[in-house]
Amino acid sequence: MISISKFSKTFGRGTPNEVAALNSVDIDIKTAEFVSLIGSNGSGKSTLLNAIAGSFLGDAGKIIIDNVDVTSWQEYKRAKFLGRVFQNPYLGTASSMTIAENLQLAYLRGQPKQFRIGLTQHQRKHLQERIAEFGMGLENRMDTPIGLLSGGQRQALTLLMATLHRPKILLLDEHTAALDPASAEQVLYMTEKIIAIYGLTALMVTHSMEQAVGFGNRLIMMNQGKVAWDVSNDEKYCLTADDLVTKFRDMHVQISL
Ligand SMILES: Nc1ncnc2c1ncn2[C@@H]1O[C@H](COP(=O)(O)OP(=O)(O)OP(=O)(O)O)[C@@H](O)[C@H]1O
Repeated sequence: MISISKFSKTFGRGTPNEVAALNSVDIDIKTAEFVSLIGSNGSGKSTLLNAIAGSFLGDAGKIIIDNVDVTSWQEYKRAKFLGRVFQNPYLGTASSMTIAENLQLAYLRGQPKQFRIGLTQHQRKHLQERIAEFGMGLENRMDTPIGLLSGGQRQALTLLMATLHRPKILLLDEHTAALDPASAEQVLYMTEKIIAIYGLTALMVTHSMEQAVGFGNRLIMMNQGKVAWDVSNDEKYCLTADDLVTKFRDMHVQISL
């Protein structure tokens, strides 16, 4: 599904701020794999997601999505493959618009202009049912402006909007980091459910070792712009959060030697 080969990106080349954010990265991700992406600050996790989304073009290497070479594609052209949720719950939804209006925007996105008139009663009911699955009571607040919702409620909506059209790839960049534990748990539960039901290929950046071991069927640890560790399936399911902390420590020792 996603094939990244020898992909490199250096920011600020030739300046005192030069950073090799991605350094000849090779990753192959199969359809419906759910990858937890971990690594210390500045190790290149967000840059990897941005590279897949086409937020910038690389200096070298290739990115192939669903057998299509998208290496030179701009972000808007890749958007049809992708759903994204960021850490900040205030991104991704329009504050002054109601829940129904935000959902309508997401629902009608990509439809031919002549069909972008509004939601039918049937569509509205379908969206209400989808939103009810989050267990936050939002289905009864369809006409409430999003600006009045909590961060957790907004993030639930952002996740729903990002996946309404079943993107091939879901990119989650610390999407529960700003939420309280109960909201984070609910949004994560729904994330896992949506990924499984739709068979999405997903990458989730997290700094929570519990989340990293508890979610996904593959775990990738980045270090200094490279893949430092890559474990899947049974090997991943046997991991504990303590194992990851030990791995982080070992790596840190290796770096400082
Ligand atoms: N647009 C940019 N311009 C300049 N430098 C950048 C840019 N984006 C990322 N970097 C640099 O690239 C490196 C990797 O950043 P990135 O955000 O990918 O790290 P990260 O692993 O996601 O870190 P964190 O866990 O702190 O979010 C960092 O040194 C960062 O400062």
